[in-house]
Amino acid sequence: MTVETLESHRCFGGTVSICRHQSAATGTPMRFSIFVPEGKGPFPTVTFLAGLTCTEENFTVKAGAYGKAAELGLAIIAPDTSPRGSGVADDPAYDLGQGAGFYIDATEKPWAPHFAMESYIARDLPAAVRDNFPVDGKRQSITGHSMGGHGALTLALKYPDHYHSVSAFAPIVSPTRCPWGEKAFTAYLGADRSSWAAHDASALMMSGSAVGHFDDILIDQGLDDSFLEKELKPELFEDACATHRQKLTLRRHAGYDHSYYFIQSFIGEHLEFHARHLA
Ligand SMILES: N[C@@H](CCC(=O)N[C@@H](CSC=O)C(=O)NCC(=O)O)C(=O)O
Repeated sequence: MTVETLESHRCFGGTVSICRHQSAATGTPMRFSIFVPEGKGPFPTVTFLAGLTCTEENFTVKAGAYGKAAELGLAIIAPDTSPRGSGVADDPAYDLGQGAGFYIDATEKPWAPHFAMESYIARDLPAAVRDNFPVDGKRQSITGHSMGGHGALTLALKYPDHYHSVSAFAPIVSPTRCPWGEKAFTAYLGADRSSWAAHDASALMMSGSAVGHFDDILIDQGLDDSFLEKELKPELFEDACATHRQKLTLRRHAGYDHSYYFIQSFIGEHLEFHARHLA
């Protein structure tokens, strides 16, 4: 699979590249960033899924992750959050359409032709990275923030064999029970809620998906996060994990908000968590 490198920067002895490639899943060009440490590899990978309004750039420039990734010998992949372009459906709201792909495959018009972010992240992106960078495709972990935290948790529970470990920062843990998720799922999957639970981390966990596969799941949540009560509701995932005795390390941090300052503060510990599982 051909990948075009648009930018390349030396960073902590390794390289950060901004790349573009054609995705069969979305039928569009897609962009991602990748940090590759110094050395020959093959390196294990951690994929970071970003939240609403983000591109591949937010994590790359704001998370401060690459010093720790270099130290741990991890490659970090940060994809865009949706397909984009003039021929791609969109909505003026920040929480639907381009920049808000929700990491699912849409079944409804006008979204279905291009909004296939689940297939993109699970299939096309790892293949493109494997074919073009010195990574070990058998050693992958996944994390994400907010909408991307929902993406990380649901992809890990749907495709446990793809990932050694999963973590999240302030994730939407039950999109079927919050305004952001209900709006997106109504648009992408239709008003019939019967198909929604398959894309809800708490419902997946409650149904026993992947129970026993991950020895621990790490979630960090700020207590000054303005989206905490209405959109994020970590207690729903906590209850589902407790039901199946799935170990969950859910850390609630006084004073932290929803921003990348929060992510910056804990990304090092998430990378250490993933490095232990990828060793
Ligand atoms: N109204 C805000 C909401 C957008 C926002 O807060 N986006 C977060 C993710 S929220 C859940 O997925 C984000 O990561 N923003 C980018 C950043 O660099 O901080 C708005 O429109 O800004």
